[in-house]
Amino acid sequence: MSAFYHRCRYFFLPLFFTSLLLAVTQYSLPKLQTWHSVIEQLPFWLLPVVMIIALQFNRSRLAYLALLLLAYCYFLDQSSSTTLFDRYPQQIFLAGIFTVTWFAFIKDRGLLSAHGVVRILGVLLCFAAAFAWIWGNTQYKSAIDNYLPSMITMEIRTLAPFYLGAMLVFVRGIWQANLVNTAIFITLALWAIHSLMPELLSVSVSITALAIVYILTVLTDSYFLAYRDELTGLASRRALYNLVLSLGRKYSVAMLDIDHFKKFNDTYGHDVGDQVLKLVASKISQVRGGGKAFRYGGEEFTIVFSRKDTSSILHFLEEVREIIEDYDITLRNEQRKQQTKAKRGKAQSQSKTVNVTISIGVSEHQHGETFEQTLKKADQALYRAKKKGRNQVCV
Ligand SMILES: Nc1nc2c(ncn2[C@@H]2O[C@H](COP(=O)(O)OP(=O)(O)OP(=O)(O)O)[C@@H](O)[C@H]2O)c(=O)[nH]1
Repeated sequence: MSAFYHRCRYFFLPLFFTSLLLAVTQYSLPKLQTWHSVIEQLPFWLLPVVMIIALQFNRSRLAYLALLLLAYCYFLDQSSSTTLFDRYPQQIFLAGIFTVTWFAFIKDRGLLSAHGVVRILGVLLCFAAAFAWIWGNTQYKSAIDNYLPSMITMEIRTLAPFYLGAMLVFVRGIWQANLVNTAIFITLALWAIHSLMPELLSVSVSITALAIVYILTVLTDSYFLAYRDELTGLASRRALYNLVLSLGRKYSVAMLDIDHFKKFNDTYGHDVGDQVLKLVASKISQVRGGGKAFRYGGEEFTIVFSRKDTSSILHFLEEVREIIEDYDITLRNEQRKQQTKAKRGKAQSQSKTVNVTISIGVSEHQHGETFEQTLKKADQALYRAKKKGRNQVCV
């Protein structure tokens, strides 16, 4: 999976769908008066569900955010605390920004573990920092005004942590594109919209939307975890056996194995081996002829061609084998990062190009055969390809 495709899938797509969800809700809400009271109550029902699901799947940051949002909704609902929010709107806003930004950079480590105590202290610290920031800016206003250019107004200074936080969380979301980071960025965006432009987005709509985003994030993430191979991004063996359930009588299976990979690992190290596995996997996933690629395990891959006989797919497998054989893999110099620019040119000329090959065994499903039997035949064909000298396709 290319980096751009990865970022679109995990960052821009969820962002787009959340905006769409909000736009549709905001647009249709005035027409659906009866839904108003339901939507107002929804955060109180959805956020506890988010917490349970997030904890079940070890997504404690989302569980914490759901808990904080629930507390926020609860206090908003109490008329006695409304005055608190009215009195300290900037502080509450900044405390939320500090908390969400901090959450973007920590790991999921359980809710009730020792880390839980640190999280609670951290949230309290975020509140203290927000109050301190506003207090400092008000208390030393004239001194700061003298020191900074006049264009940096009090308002800009007050919102500075928000600009910085938004930038950090955005970069984090793009750099390390995954659904949880995107959900955290969406939280920051909605919190800012809700606090700075309350007339644009009501609190119950934004928090309901967030709760839906959290639930979808946790469920989709867990699906990927179960059915995607983390290293290569290919579908996993579990996904292969899921596909088997929907296969008809006619299909072909190919088993692919990188040649002499142990030697490759021993020569260049396991990390380089991992990079090569990723590259080989990306080439295998581009197989034509309707083949669906899976990482079977280790350096073994499987391709399933539904509704195809062996003779019609050999050409496509041969094509994959050739693409991998001809692909020059450049091994970067390990010390490159620490080198000065001048030295890098020299290092570039030292960087090495290597090639790997794969062997492929193919078999076609026969009447009365189980998938495992067809797979075993493909494995035996792979063994023959290895015996015959590797880097070839055997039926
Ligand atoms: N880097 C890396 N290596 C892996 C991974 N999974 C399996 N391997 C290595 O793949 C190698 C497989 O070696 P073998 O099964 O002995 O076969 P081979 O060296 O590829 O030789 P032939 O298959 O006979 O051509 C082992 O050294 C494993 O450690 C992985 O995820 N990353």
